[in-house]
Amino acid sequence: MKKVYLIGFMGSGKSAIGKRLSNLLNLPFYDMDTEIAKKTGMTIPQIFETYGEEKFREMETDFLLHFPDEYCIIATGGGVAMRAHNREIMRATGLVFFLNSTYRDIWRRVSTDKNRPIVQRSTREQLEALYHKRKPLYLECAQFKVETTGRSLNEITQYIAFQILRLKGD
Ligand SMILES: Nc1ncnc2c1ncn2[C@@H]1O[C@H](COP(=O)(O)OP(=O)(O)O)[C@@H](O)[C@H]1O
Ligand SMILES: O=C(O)C1=C[C@@H](OP(=O)(O)O)[C@@H](O)[C@H](O)C1
Ligand SMILES: [Mg+2]
Repeated sequence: MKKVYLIGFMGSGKSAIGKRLSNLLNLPFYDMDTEIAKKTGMTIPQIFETYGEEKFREMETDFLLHFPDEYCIIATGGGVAMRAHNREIMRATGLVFFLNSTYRDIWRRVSTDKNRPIVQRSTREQLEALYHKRKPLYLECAQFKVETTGRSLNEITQYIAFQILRLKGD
């Protein structure tokens, strides 16, 4: 059984869609940020502040490496697909869906959020530069590019569910 990974920039809907997909397909759901927060007993901003970003990135790889072989939905954090090793693990163990959103939508959704340390430390322009830097790596990693602009969470969820069911058993 393969896992389903949702990748994409912060605010592209990975967590919200992952939860909906899990309900629709009756599959377990894991949000990497939530799992890492649970394991450490700290929030994501606290982890960044206490241990630094590099240590957080190690925790992400550790999660991917040691996660049981289970058919489930995994919402990654926006930085997970930046490491070649992480991309290899995801491609080898599952189906990878890239949620593509415009930067305009992203900024509207995340700019006031206090729980994303990278947003907190960035200007609008800096975050946009990161968005453009990351996009080719999401594209490189994913088997599916999902356009999210102008689509509701439910529409996107149904589209991904359709693709998963179509490929089940491959
Ligand atoms: N296509 C969409 N339509 C409406 N709201 C969305 C859409 N995608 C994401 N959102 C909203 O944007 C916010 C950020 O989404 P989230 O799932 O936390 O993103 P991610 O996990 O990719 O960072 C949430 O409030 C979510 O409901
Ligand atoms: O893009 C990133 O580097 C990050 C994205 C966040 O997850 P979301 O993509 O769910 O916001 C979270 O992992 C952390 O704040 C770092
Ligand atoms: Mg998320």
